[in-house]
Amino acid sequence: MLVEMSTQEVRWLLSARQHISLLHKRRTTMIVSRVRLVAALFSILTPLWIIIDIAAFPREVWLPLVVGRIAATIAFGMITLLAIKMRTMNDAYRVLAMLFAVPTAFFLFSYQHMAQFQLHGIQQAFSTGYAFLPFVMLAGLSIFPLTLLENIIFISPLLLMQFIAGILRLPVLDWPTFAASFWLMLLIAGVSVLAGISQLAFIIVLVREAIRDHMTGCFSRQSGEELLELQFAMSLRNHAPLTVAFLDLDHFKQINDRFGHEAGDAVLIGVASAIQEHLRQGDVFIRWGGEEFILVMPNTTPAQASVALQRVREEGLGLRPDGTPITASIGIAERIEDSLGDWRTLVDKADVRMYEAKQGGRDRIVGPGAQA
Ligand SMILES: Nc1nc2c(ncn2[C@@H]2O[C@H](COP(=O)(O)OP(=O)(O)OP(=O)(O)O)[C@@H](O)[C@H]2O)c(=O)[nH]1
Repeated sequence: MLVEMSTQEVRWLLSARQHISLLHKRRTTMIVSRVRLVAALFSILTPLWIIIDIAAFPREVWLPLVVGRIAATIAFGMITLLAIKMRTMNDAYRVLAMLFAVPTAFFLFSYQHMAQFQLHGIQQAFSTGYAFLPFVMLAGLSIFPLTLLENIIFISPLLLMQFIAGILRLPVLDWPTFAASFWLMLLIAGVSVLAGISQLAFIIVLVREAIRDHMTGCFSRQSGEELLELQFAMSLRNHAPLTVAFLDLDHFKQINDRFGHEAGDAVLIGVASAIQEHLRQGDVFIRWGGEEFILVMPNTTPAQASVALQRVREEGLGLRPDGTPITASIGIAERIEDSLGDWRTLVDKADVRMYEAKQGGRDRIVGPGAQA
């Protein structure tokens, strides 16, 4: 899968800093739902372990353990409920950190507690088994689609905890045993990180499929709507203009009817590449549906957008199969000049003007001010 990824996508595997909003959304949903599942499962399993504690240990050993397990059960239950409302990536980090904090706290507490007793036979076996909790937690990390950096951030405290616990135990434990268990922990961490990253790679490929329109290579309607929302919010925050152009090809149906659907598809691909050639970096070109396209131009006034689109029209959108030029009717709207409060009304305004362009005779631009 790595071989099929672009350099940017490989960078997404390393750190979440440049992740696009659609990827954030997908990961948030996946992480939060898995946190809920694990927390719910542990809120059932943790109290069941109380039976084993009571059966295996004398009262002075099991009583504090049981109190700790009840506290952990309540914490897992709260995480399960809390995760229902989590929507953003920061929320996802928070619940994930909580999910790991609960067993970590329980481990530190039970480890200190058990160290006070000289246990033998089956009791010692259980006590040694409890020391494997950090290993289980590390393995559990593999079900979350995290980047390399996020994995390191989550794994480091666990490795550090194991390292310190090992150093403290050195007087009673020989160093080869300590080194071997630490080595095992590093191996589990490595496998977990690989598993988590390959899940992330899978999500990235799915997101890529959803982002692009297969035929034209433009942004798809779904990702386009998210980008519009983002650009609108940024334009609002920066008090910067945001222009949207709605393009509809003229008499496109005739191409399909006279020359077939494949010829129509070829025209759409040609138009998309002709327009994309002239775009500025930062402009977003979306296939809105059928033969309708939307061009989102941040930090651009309608006058500047008209000049750019006029240039595109002069260069040409390509030819119909009969050799006549392809033309488009274009409506332009701008957030500030048209006093529009959200991206949907901005698109609607551009759409209305595109219809005015159609009614005015097609092959023209209608903007907030003049016609071209
Ligand atoms: N080949 C092809 N045709 C498509 C695709 N999507 C939509 N269409 C066709 O695009 C045509 C759109 O036609 P209309 O909206 O009626 O308008 P028009 O013929 O372009 O005329 P005006 O917009 O009024 O200038 C329909 O015939 C659709 O079937 C596509 O992916 N490929």
